[in-house]
Amino acid sequence: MWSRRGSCVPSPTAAGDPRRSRLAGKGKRVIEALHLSKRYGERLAVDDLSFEVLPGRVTGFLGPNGAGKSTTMRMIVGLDAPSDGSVTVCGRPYTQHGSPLSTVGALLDARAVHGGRSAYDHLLSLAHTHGLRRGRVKEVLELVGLAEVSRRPVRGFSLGMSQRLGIAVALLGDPEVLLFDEPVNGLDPEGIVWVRGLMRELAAQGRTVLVSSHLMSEMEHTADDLVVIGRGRLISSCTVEEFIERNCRTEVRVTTPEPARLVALLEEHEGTVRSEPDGSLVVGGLDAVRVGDLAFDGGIRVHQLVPVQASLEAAFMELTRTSVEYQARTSTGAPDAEVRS
Ligand SMILES: Nc1ncnc2c1ncn2[C@@H]1O[C@H](COP(=O)(O)OP(=O)(O)OP(=O)(O)O)[C@@H](O)[C@H]1O
Repeated sequence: MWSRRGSCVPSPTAAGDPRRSRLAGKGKRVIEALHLSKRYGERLAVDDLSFEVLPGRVTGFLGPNGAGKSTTMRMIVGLDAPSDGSVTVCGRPYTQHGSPLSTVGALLDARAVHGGRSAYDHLLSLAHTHGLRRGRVKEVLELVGLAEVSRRPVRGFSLGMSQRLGIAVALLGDPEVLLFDEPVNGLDPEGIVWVRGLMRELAAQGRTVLVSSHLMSEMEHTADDLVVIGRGRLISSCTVEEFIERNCRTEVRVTTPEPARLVALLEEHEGTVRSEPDGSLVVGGLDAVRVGDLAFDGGIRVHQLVPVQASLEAAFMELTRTSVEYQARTSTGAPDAEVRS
């Protein structure tokens, strides 16, 4: 178990219940952005962004490519200065913390390591300059699964190995607050599962975990809270449950040997219906009981009637559709949001 030093965050037990922690969150927020903006010349990369990140939780920081996630994270750790507004960690700007590496650990750019150095030497030099004990280097190398290759030059590392080294750097100072910018980039499926588990474990220890991604599917099973941005602006800030409640429509999948009659009947009663390639109908605007009752009253046989929830990914894409900066075109010429894997 890692040590818990002088802390600005409540104990893991106090942070346990999601609703309580959100309600009790006032005054306990660890990262707080207030009207944060960043301008690069003509380009407003972050635009009047306000949000908070709570302890003992994984907060997914989501947005399409170019939404301003990395810029925001750089401002949190003082690598970029806000053009306007402010962002604090435990009530102070990051740069005003005495031992920043022990307060906030960040994986921002996994490739930002001198290629000729070994992972061990890289971590050891960071440990020296930040007054951390030597034994911690071995601990984090083992934790991220790089112990066996730790003496090899980093230039031979794959992207996935570099990501693991970046995570080791973030964990080195045993910080209470962790920022991970797209941590699963380049990781194989086993690595992705490992990162998800690590995030959950760090949050369960009471730490504050902010992790960015442009894919909702990445966050669906990892995050407790979501901060969604598009074109630098806040789109949504809520728990995952609230996001589902607000944005994921429930539809009804129905199969019938008389689809034309059922479509006409449902549309008559304000339902929206689309036909799926497998012959089933997906009905919006009416719940399963109403669809069943209407079919029964109309004398239409129904073979299957299942409520289905639109996926989180679909809701996220719908919500950020107008904020997607880079659009690819499908072969039919229809614009299609670019999804980078
Ligand atoms: N140093 C810079 N100079 C000029 N423009 C920049 C700079 N850094 C970022 N930008 C611009 O700011 C916008 C936000 O970029 P940022 O990298 O923060 O987005 P992101 O959400 O992290 O995107 P991605 O998911 O693609 O990494 C983009 O339009 C980007 O081109």
